[in-house]
Amino acid sequence: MTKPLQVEKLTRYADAVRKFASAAQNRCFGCGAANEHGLHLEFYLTQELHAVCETTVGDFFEGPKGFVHGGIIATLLDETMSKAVRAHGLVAMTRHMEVDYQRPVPSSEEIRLEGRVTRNEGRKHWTEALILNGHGKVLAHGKGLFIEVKPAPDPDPVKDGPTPHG
Ligand SMILES: CCCCCCCC/C=C\CCCCCCCC(=O)SCCNC(=O)CCNC(=O)[C@H](O)C(C)(C)COP(=O)(O)OP(=O)(O)OC[C@H]1O[C@@H](n2cnc3c(N)ncnc32)[C@H](O)[C@@H]1OP(=O)(O)O
Repeated sequence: MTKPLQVEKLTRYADAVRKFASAAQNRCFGCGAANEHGLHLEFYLTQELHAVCETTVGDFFEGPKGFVHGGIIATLLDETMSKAVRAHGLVAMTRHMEVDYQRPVPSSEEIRLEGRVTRNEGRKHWTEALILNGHGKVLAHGKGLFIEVKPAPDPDPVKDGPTPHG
């Protein structure tokens, strides 16, 4: 994903995006409502099945003062790529990922996460994700390889009801 998606504020694109369903008992650190220590990321899907999230990371996840810790940045990218895979009805785990930390990611300011699947080969699904600031500048870029661990029980990730995880 060399360029950010052309989806502006999610609220202005209500017809173009669908909210990702998440079970109330989901304890995923990235997206689980039931994890009081988690990031509580809420994802939307574009018509092209790209995963998008607007969020603000609190200062309790800082590394450098005023900026998000690098491990949390990797988590944000991992979770975003995972959601892009899940958007295709696949249940997969991260096998490999790499991160380009291009600019510091501010804490306590809105950022935007975007992810998509770039290539598929059998159980292997290659992905990429971006973290952007409020002006659309790319701050971090991740690439990932996800491996399917079992068939997806539900091909529609936005349908109501429990999802396998995340
Ligand atoms: C089994 C228990 C499962 C329990 C849970 C199931 C429910 C899950 C529900 C929902 C998931 C969504 C949750 C999202 C959360 C956010 C995402 C995360 O943070 S996930 C956590 C971090 N990830 C891990 O902890 C993975 C640990 N790794 C593993 O468990 C295994 O390695 C696994 C299952 C991912 C793959 O193991 P293999 O034994 O099935 O497959 P191999 O042989 O290692 O690799 C598959 C293919 O990939 C190639 N490959 C491996 N590394 C590669 C690389 N760097 N580049 C290119 N190809 C590579 C290999 O050569 C192989 O290719 P060839 O099938 O032979 O064609």
